[in-house]
Amino acid sequence: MKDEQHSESAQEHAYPETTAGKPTVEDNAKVSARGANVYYGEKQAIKNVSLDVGAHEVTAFIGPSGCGKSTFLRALNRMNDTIDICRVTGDFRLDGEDIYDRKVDVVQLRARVGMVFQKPNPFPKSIFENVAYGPRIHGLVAHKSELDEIVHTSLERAGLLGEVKDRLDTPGTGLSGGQQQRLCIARAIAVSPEVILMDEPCSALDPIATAKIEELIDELRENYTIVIVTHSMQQAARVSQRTAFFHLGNLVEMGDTETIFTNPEHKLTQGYITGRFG
Ligand SMILES: Nc1ncnc2c1ncn2[C@@H]1O[C@H](COP(=O)(O)OP(=O)(O)OP(=O)(O)O)[C@@H](O)[C@H]1O
Repeated sequence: MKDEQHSESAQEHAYPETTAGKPTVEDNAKVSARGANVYYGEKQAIKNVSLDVGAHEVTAFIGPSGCGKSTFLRALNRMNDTIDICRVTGDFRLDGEDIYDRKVDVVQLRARVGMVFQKPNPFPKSIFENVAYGPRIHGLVAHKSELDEIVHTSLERAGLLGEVKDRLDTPGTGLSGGQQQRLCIARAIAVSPEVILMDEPCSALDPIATAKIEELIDELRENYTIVIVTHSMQQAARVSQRTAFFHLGNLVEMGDTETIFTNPEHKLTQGYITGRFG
């Protein structure tokens, strides 16, 4: 049912003329949405949104509370499928392939498009097992030595190896909040994702832990495409190359981050970035 609604509406919706700025990219789109709508029951949370996420860029989603940032983010790896009353229509593509095609294996999709949540949520297992779990269930390794290699590389890339290499068999939940979030990033990296979705990844962290994650996001962009939802405009300005401003389910404006923060086109964007509302 969802698939039929999805493809039907992909044809119905043209590109919205109302989005200011430059919501699409020329030639390096990793993820594309066209005419995207998301409903919770009768309520429409995302309204005819079309945008591209450029490869090896950090794209920030900003906007006032309840504007639909997380809803749109979750539509990109079909996390909304897990919410019964949620219905998604429109065209969503990863490297040109239809994310909502009925042939898509959602587990594989979520390995390609990983997610890091607001609150660090390590499994109640050792640090090693937290990172090893994904590669094991996805059958990515044949030998223990390969698994060791993946765990070490992922922890290294997540900037955590130095702090934990002598205690890999201790519980992940025993780490500090910032370390736990880097462990969750290592866990996402371990299954070789192409895109990492981050839903307010620093909101539970202190400024020092936040600075570490922000540095890490910048480093990760070399190997991954990143989309981050953030309440902090300073954070969006620091970490992203492109920014999308949502308001009441609409994509009001999107463009390169510097333009959005210094010279936005739309009055609503100007009002939000200058703190007049939100
Ligand atoms: N599971 C759900 N069931 C029903 N409505 C929902 C659900 N999740 C979100 N909504 C509604 O959809 C709208 C968009 O919510 P969403 O969480 O995507 O916004 P947001 O911009 O990420 O907000 P915040 O910044 O506060 O996290 C809101 O009106 C919210 O109440």
